[in-house]
Amino acid sequence: MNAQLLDGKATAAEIRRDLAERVAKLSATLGRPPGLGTVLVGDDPGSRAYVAGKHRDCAQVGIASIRRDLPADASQQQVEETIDELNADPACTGYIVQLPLPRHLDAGAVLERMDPAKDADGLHPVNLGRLTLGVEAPLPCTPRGIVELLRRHEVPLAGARVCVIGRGVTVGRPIGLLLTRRSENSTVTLCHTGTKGLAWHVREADIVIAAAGSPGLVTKDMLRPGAAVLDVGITRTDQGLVGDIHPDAAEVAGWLAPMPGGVGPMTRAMLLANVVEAAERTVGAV
Ligand SMILES: Nc1nc(=O)c2c([nH]1)NC[C@@H]1CN(c3ccc(C(=O)N[C@@H](CCC(=O)O)C(=O)O)cc3)C=[N+]21
Repeated sequence: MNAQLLDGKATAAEIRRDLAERVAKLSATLGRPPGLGTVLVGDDPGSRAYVAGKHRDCAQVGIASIRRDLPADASQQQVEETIDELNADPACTGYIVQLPLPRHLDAGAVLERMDPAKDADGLHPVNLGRLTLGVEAPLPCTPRGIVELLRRHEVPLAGARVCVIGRGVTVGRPIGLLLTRRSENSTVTLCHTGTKGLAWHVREADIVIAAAGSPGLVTKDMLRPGAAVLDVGITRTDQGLVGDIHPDAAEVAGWLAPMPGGVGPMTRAMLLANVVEAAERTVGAV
């Protein structure tokens, strides 16, 4: 079997082109472009690179960038003041707090202080609650990107058995909430480090979403032939970035979202989509 590529890079580029048109209209209506803010605390090279990438994406679609970089030893109060500023700034349509925050900070308190209407990540407790209740809210970017990637490649979702590996707040926990909506109608199993018989769960699945951060965790012998396999793991090693899916998996998978070039670019595109939608809500266009 030669897996069909779930090409996140190309799909994200397509989405950015559509968004650029909506941004142009919004900019005319609003008298200024929508703005994405980022709050980065500290100088982790990975986090810096992600934030830089988000601002490049913004420039490409015509969204204004608002950057707030704070030192690694910033106090809780300093970070919360930055949040208050962005909440009050009319040029900032939506923003994100780059995670993880340094350990001395209370990330939960920072997220709760955000204006839920400006939560571009969909990770504010109010918005995660709305997602659980099925009320409209900005959706978490990576889960939204995964659903969009599967839909645009016509991977069957209705009745599909999905195995998610990893219970993180940004991917593993919320993805099940999206895929089990009536509009998707999948059946989701959430596996984690306490799961007994992981290989059995993976083998049952039509769709495998690996978001554990465990390099090469999913090997070809674990997979149902023809399954859609999405690599959401990123581990930085001396040999570069390594995903959760072993490269051999491409031999048995029916579809493959590789890392890099799969879900990562979709995550970034969905962040832009959340900002555009937040701006459209402010002018009553949605
Ligand atoms: N508040 C917050 N929101 C996030 O969305 C968030 C976060 N914090 N903290 C860190 C994770 C990680 N994340 C990625 C997004 C895109 C790529 C991406 O585009 N990856 C490229 C490769 C990038 C590279 O070379 O490093 C790809 O897969 O092709 C990766 C990782 C968002 N995160």
